[in-house]
Amino acid sequence: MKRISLTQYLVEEQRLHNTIPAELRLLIEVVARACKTISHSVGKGALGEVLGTAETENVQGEVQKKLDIISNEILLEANEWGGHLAAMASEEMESIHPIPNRYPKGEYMLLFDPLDGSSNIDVNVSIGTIFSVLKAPEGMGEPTEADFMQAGSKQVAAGYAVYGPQTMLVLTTGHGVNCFTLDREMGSWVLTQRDMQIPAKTKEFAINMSNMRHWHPPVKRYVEELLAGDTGPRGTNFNMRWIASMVADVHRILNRGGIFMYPADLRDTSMPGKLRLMYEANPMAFIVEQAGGAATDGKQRILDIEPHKLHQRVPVFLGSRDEVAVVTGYHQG
Ligand SMILES: O=P(O)(O)OC[C@H]1O[C@](O)(COP(=O)(O)O)[C@@H](O)[C@@H]1O
Ligand SMILES: [Mg+2]
Ligand SMILES: [Mg+2]
Repeated sequence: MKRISLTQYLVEEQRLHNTIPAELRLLIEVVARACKTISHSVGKGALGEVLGTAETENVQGEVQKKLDIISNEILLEANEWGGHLAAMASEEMESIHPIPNRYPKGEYMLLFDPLDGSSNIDVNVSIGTIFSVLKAPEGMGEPTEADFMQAGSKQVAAGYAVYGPQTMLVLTTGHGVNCFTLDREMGSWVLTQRDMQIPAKTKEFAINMSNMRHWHPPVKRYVEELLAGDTGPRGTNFNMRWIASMVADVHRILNRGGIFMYPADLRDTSMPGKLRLMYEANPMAFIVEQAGGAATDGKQRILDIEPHKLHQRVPVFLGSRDEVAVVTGYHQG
């Protein structure tokens, strides 16, 4: 097999589609390098003293794990001096992080969930990093939160790294989705899957069933019909998987199809769902659509949502497009 590195792939893409100018390529390479560093930390586990809880809470009121903080710092540090960014924003930081004046600035803005699936860190189950790249608005002065308030359809790149049995990087720049596997001996990302496609049909769903009693009627109806199997209205049996790391659940869906759901529920109406639009829903929706799948909040396409705050949460239904259409349809009636 001819080995194609991440850099070779990005250069080739620029030649073919003219969508990855050198600045963006360098930015993606820096993010990929940071993910490699995070992967090393994750892999050390107890030996690197990276497991367990820190003494702090993040802006969402969630207790931070040591690896949440370590990963956030790795991404900040790697990207600060590259010269490609105007500002960054992270799930783990209350406000945006403009590039300090001592460094050169660029025209992109980077958003990330530095460590996704935090509840799985200490039990050695797959976790990941999710990132999204936006263009800084034309003529932008000192960056503010308002500059980040762009719909997901404006993303110029999005991706995730999954730290599992293998470390992989899945990337889209708007021309399909490709997957790179980290060659741990060589330290390089090697293209291992081109043009990933999510089958339109599936018999596998992913949802945290323990919340069922709190769901709104459309979600309840949809899942009850799946659970009814071949004796119910769907006339077929469905299987369920829930890893509790969005990255790992989405990675499975990219490989063999499925529908992933994290709905809003009746418990706290001020919190529309758990997942964050800017760091989780938007980048994953971009990737899923680029792989032929669909992503909605039950009512509209996630990529069309106009954000109003950095840490905004949204309901998420994504994956195989026929199933996303069914559950989205149940929300219309
Ligand atoms: O614990 P629950 O309610 O099943 O939630 C699991 C979901 O929460 C998340 O872990 C949220 O991500 P963080 O770990 O980045 O907070 C998703 O990855 C996952 O899908
Ligand atoms: Mg997350
Ligand atoms: Mg996180």
